[in-house]
Amino acid sequence: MSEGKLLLVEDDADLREALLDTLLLAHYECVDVASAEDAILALKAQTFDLVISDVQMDGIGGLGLLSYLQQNLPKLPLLLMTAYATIDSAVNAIKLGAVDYLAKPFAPEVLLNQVSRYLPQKQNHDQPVVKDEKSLALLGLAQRVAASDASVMIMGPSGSGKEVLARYIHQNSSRKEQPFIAINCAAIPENMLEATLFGYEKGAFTGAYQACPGKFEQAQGGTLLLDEISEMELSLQAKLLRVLQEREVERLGGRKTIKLNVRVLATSNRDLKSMATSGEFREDLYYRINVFPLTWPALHQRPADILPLARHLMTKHANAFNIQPVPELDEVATRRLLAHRWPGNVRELDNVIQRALILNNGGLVTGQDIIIDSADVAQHQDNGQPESAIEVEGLGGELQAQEHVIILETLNQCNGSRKLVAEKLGISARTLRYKMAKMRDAGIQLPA
Ligand SMILES: Nc1ncnc2c1ncn2[C@@H]1O[C@H](COP(=O)(O)OP(=O)(O)OP(=O)(O)O)[C@@H](O)[C@H]1O
Repeated sequence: MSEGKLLLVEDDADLREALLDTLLLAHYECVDVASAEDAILALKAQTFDLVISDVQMDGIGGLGLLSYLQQNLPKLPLLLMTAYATIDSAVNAIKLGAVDYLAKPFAPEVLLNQVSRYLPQKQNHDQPVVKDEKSLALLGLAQRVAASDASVMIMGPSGSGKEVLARYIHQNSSRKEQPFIAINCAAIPENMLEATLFGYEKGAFTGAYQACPGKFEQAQGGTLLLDEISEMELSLQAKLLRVLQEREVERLGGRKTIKLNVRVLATSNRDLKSMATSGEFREDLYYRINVFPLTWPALHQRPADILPLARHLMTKHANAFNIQPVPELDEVATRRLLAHRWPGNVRELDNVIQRALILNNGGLVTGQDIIIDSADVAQHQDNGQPESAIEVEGLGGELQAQEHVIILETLNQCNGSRKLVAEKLGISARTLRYKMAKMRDAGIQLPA
């Protein structure tokens, strides 16, 4: 799920690329431009949740962009990046309306922390849509657990709705007026996770020019979701356990302890219990967070959810694309949705519905609008439909398709052993898992 849409304005191409990688890895949708003038063009064409801009650039520069925003989009937050020597001008810019500044050079975690602080919280999160008896029972249980202050472990395959359930628990708890802060432990590079969680004081490490509160502090009074907790390294797990036991946190490089009043929820799409048994996950931490386990079945195991979810997603995206009236599904389309196994679960269904809306020419959504895998795309083209189907399927383009083929071939050669595949491809097991999850989301069947 995209965490928000950012506009990045930086004239140094190398730095821009590095910043872009950091932001994309953390699940932000990001448009990057090299000047304030290009930023204004982008702002006229698209809507953003936050702008991050260098101060010194040719042309009107970051301060010119600030004055454009003040006049035209006063609610859009602007985060400035500036060389250490020109901090005075950044401080002045804050007086003029910028929300904050980052002193260059800064570490990636500094960027991510600042972004998460100033990105407006999205209000239109999905309420869980459920119809199947299994899901109704799960939701009923979640509602009862929400009323307690217990830690909850939400399990289920990738894309099944774990984050949706976590927000539901928060919304149904006495903490609902307080912040809900989510952190994806798999998306944040290992060396940044600790600072992001616990915060840091000025000077704690190179590039830490300002003190920054961590996610625990940001969630004070509310709920903290540790998404994909299984991806946290053992050494950090030990530190997390201490924070949970003591109910207090110490920022990196700090000496002050900060008392915490935070409810912790966690998600995992891996079997944490067996990871705890095999020593990959700390057993004591497992028991600490697993006070109340909740598990989403895979989507194909709760078939009565498929159509209500499809209609909900259709309405959601039709509204976003300004398509009225919301198209209905015809009988063949309905059958196709019910017959598929949905290895990527609700996220895959979401992608399929978005494609269907793009392909639909008005009126009922037909079986031909339901593009589930690449064979469907070819068929769709043979039928003289618009070429956009290929672009939609292409998503990440040629390069990504090749990467998928290489991963599939290597999985075959290694008889499905993830460990061997990661070694052979020269990537970490964690990166491989991340890539495979993305492939599943795109509807690619992978060996179990
Ligand atoms: N029951 C549901 N009702 C409405 N929308 C849902 C439901 N379940 C999932 N979704 C939608 O499907 C997408 C994936 O859901 P979510 O991010 O909660 O899954 P996840 O299990 O946390 O995924 P991952 O394992 O990749 O972190 C989101 O866009 C979410 O809004």
